[in-house]
Amino acid sequence: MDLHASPAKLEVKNLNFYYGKFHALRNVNMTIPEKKVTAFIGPSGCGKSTLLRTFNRMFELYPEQRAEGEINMDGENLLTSKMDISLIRAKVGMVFQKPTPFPMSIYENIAFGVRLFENLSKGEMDERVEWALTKAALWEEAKNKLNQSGHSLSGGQQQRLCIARGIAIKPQVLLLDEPCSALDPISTAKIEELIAELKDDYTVVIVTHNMQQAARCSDYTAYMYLGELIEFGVTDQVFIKPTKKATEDYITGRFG
Ligand SMILES: Nc1ncnc2c1ncn2[C@@H]1O[C@H](COP(=O)(O)OP(=O)(O)OP(=O)(O)O)[C@@H](O)[C@H]1O
Repeated sequence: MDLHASPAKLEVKNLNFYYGKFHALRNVNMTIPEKKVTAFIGPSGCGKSTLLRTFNRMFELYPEQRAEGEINMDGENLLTSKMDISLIRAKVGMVFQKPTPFPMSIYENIAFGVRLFENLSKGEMDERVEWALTKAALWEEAKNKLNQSGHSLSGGQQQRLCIARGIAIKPQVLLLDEPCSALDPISTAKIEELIAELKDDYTVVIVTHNMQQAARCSDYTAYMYLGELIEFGVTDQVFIKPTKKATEDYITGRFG
């Protein structure tokens, strides 16, 4: 397997990002392969979350933040696209570090987003909710309490609910920003299994601090440092035989 064996889903070209005057991403070029899991690793503050958040223009919520360059998906630059921003975010979904269920029932947490984009009958919506919860490995635990608040679930269950919510609208790309950082090892293992299954249908990009997690659940790994993409390749190669000394120092724990 090599980086070019799979078709590209996102093509990042000459991407620069600024928080006001601070230059947080420096000329990043990379291709995110379709229906694979790509992990971003690197020391705290290197720009992993910033890069992830450019993929669905999450930064636009903050006026002093600005991206330059291209992020092409299906031939269109998402950074300059005239497509409705909520449609971009439906195509490129995101799950955050801390579980963020909406203050509504488990069922509604999922149905709410689907309703924005599709006009389903009650029966179809029931099916969609079951499908998403099953995919997110939460159906068995949630099926008898769909009308209870999303907040009544445990932290790990809440995060799986957020993943179910993310996939229910059938995005093409799913961005996961340290999705397991607030979770215990059992919930983490469930989410890692889930990530492995999700790539049958979705392109997944995950930011993680946990190098074992990157090694376990990604096909490709990008190592970043101080806003630059230092190395990007097949996960096994990046971990076993990195081409750059900086990557080797980081993954062997000599740095970071
Ligand atoms: N809202 C902000 N305003 C100004 N600077 C920011 C902002 N958010 C992040 N930064 C800076 O941008 C750089 C990249 O931050 P980012 O959060 O992308 O790093 P990260 O690799 O995801 O870090 P971590 O692993 O600690 O989450 C850091 O130097 C950070 O201080």
